[in-house]
Amino acid sequence: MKASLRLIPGPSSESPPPAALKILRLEKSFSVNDKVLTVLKDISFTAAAGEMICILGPSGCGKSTLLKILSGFLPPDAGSVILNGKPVTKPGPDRCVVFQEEALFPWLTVAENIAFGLKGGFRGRKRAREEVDRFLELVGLAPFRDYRPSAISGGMKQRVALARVLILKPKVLLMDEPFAALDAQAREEMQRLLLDLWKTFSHTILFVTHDVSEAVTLADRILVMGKTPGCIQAEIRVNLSRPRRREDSDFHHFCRRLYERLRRP
Ligand SMILES: Nc1ncnc2c1ncn2[C@@H]1O[C@H](COP(=O)(O)OP(=O)(O)OP(=O)(O)O)[C@@H](O)[C@H]1O
Repeated sequence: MKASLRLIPGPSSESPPPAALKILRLEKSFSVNDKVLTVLKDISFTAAAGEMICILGPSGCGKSTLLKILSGFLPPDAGSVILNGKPVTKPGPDRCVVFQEEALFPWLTVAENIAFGLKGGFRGRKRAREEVDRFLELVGLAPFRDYRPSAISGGMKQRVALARVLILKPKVLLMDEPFAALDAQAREEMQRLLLDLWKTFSHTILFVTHDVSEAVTLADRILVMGKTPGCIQAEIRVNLSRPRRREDSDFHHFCRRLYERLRRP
């Protein structure tokens, strides 16, 4: 059976309004074998509420480190992260991370994986079941609710990972190359699904990718990072209407601009 995308119902009344992020002069170094490695230097940018930002850069430029700081799992050495006017100092339910490795619990079913974060804090089992059903429907996995992760494809696992964080109603989604391990077709399907969900929920999204065409497909704005130490070298607004088509010349124009920017030292 193949997972199919469904018409996406509107947000529930509980969906929080999206949040604006302000990142000010972040710095981060690590000590490795008595040497100090400066990974991020003077990173500043803003994300408007509901904006989709892609962060593009070479391997090792500090993209994942940046997302860890934004999620509150890693403290910066200097600088600050401000979410809707308040400093971020620790992880919180207003920011959720989706990783490349979907890290589902193998002993739980698809539905139980999606429900996992709700346990304890949710008002009653019936309500939780309804919410899980709704999110299963949203990501096109309703027929697979009782399957275990070992019995579904990589793309379907990433749908579960997405539903599992969306059900927590975050304001900001931090996505660390979430589709990088998927084949081209599954990847495009996931990009379409993400855009549909974003249209519905209007999260503020920071999406890390190596892939130039993925960035042009998704982003309102692309931040191009340079390496050693990681810094923002360019900011490109993608003013193409959606849905974007890879075969359009405007799409190619943006890809070319990005390749040129990435090739520059
Ligand atoms: N906890 C750590 N201790 C020491 N060095 C670290 C630590 N975390 C990351 N680094 C180093 O920081 C640099 C940036 O790593 P990071 O994973 O943020 O880069 P990236 O741009 O996400 O790379 P990739 O695209 O390959 O995933 C690398 O040189 C990495 O080895």
